[in-house]
Amino acid sequence: MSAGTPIAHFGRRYHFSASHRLHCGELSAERNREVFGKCNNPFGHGHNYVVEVLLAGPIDAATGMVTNLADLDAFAGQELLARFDHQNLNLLPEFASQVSTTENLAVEIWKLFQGYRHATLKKVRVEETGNNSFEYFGER
Ligand SMILES: Nc1nc2c(c(=O)[nH]1)N=C([C@H](O)[C@H](O)COP(=O)(O)OP(=O)(O)OP(=O)(O)O)CN2
Ligand SMILES: [Zn+2]
Repeated sequence: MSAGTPIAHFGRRYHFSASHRLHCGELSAERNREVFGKCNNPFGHGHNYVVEVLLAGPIDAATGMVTNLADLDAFAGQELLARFDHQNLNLLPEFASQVSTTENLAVEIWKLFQGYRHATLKKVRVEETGNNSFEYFGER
């Protein structure tokens, strides 16, 4: 067993509200209705999304922290909330050529948090409703 610096995992939760419509431009209107049902409503609908990020890193001997949560919050405010809060997801570049499912949203959020340099991203979990949640671990 190594006596090196301990690695800790920590989670942080963020909230944003956004609207969307599940629709695939490559499918017919009829097929879109079949696949996406009520979520293909042309007027869209909204969710209060809950995002949980799990990160890991060595605990700094001086601060006792993997990373200062204030720094992570500042990053999340600029990169996540400013981008998605109170937006129509379908109108954002991220969803110009992919359906705005929560699976795809989780992958897009993964890409954003990979830019946080003070800890290693391990998981992104997105809750769309009280019944639906999706997790992404960066797997391809
Ligand atoms: N694989 C996926 N399926 C669905 C997704 C998704 O992102 N990935 N998203 C939706 C919808 O966006 C939808 O709004 C959720 O609808 P629904 O499951 O009917 O909602 P709930 O029953 O969980 O919650 P209520 O708020 O009670 O409607 C659908 N499918
Ligand atoms: Zn929805």
